[in-house]
Amino acid sequence: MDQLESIKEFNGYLKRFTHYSKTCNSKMTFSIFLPPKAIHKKVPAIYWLSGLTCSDENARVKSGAQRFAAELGLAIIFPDTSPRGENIPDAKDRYDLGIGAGFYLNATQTPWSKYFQMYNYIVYELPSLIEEYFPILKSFKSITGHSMGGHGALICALKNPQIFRSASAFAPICNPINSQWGKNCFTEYLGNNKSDWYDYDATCLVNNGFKIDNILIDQGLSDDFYHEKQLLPENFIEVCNKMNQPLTFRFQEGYDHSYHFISTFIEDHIKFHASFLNK
Ligand SMILES: N[C@@H](CCC(=O)N[C@@H](CSC=O)C(=O)NCC(=O)O)C(=O)O
Repeated sequence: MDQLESIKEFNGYLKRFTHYSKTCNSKMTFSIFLPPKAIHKKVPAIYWLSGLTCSDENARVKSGAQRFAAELGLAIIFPDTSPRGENIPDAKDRYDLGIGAGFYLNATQTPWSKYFQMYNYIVYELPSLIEEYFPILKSFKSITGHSMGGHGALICALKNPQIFRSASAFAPICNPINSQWGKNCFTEYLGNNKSDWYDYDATCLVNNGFKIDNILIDQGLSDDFYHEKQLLPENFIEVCNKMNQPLTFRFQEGYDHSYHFISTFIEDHIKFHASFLNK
């Protein structure tokens, strides 16, 4: 692992690394915030999954999460949203496919499948690396994210309730198999067999009996992607009600899809996860 940066903030450290990922067959970059408490003892961790076009840098610069993580003694891991580099397949004319748009799934179709194994990377390879090299408690992790990353947080947690104590999301893509973003990308990454798509769709997973104890979601009501039906939160709410999946869902009047919305409510999300991680 190579360290690229170490920056002091809120009495803790924000660090950035690259490492070779066996899962994604390429170099990957991530950032990690270590709170001041981590100088003396191991701490729980929150994984933050970012949205389309993002890298590990967007949330660490714009979300404001580190101040609250420092206060509550939590680490935050900011992975990249896909492999990237000259040899990585991409769709240069599209922002919603390829580099920056890994959708947190394991691709099965060429040319993507050799590199785009983001589900296995986020759930298995990255946590195991983090827990080997940093003062992080093994069985105390939660997951959150934004938009495509909100979709990632929900599916990773629903499929692994024994790994993640809680999940939260900002404006997640709740039902990708019925949104244009999801349909385009799932066809490319997973092929035409729709039954292979259900495994990476939070609404389908809940409908099929997958469950976690604790979910918090915020959705702005002035979010263009919500109005364009890319996010489809109503489908998720309906299926959670039907299947008795506990869910705190908050529509927020006037907020858009941006990090202005995220930074307004990030304190609630960090405190939500702390209530399960600091038990
Ligand atoms: N047309 C835009 C689309 C990109 C965009 O809005 N990305 C969002 C996430 S959307 C769902 O995953 C984002 O987080 N952008 C980065 C940021 O820092 O705001 C475009 O390409 O500009």
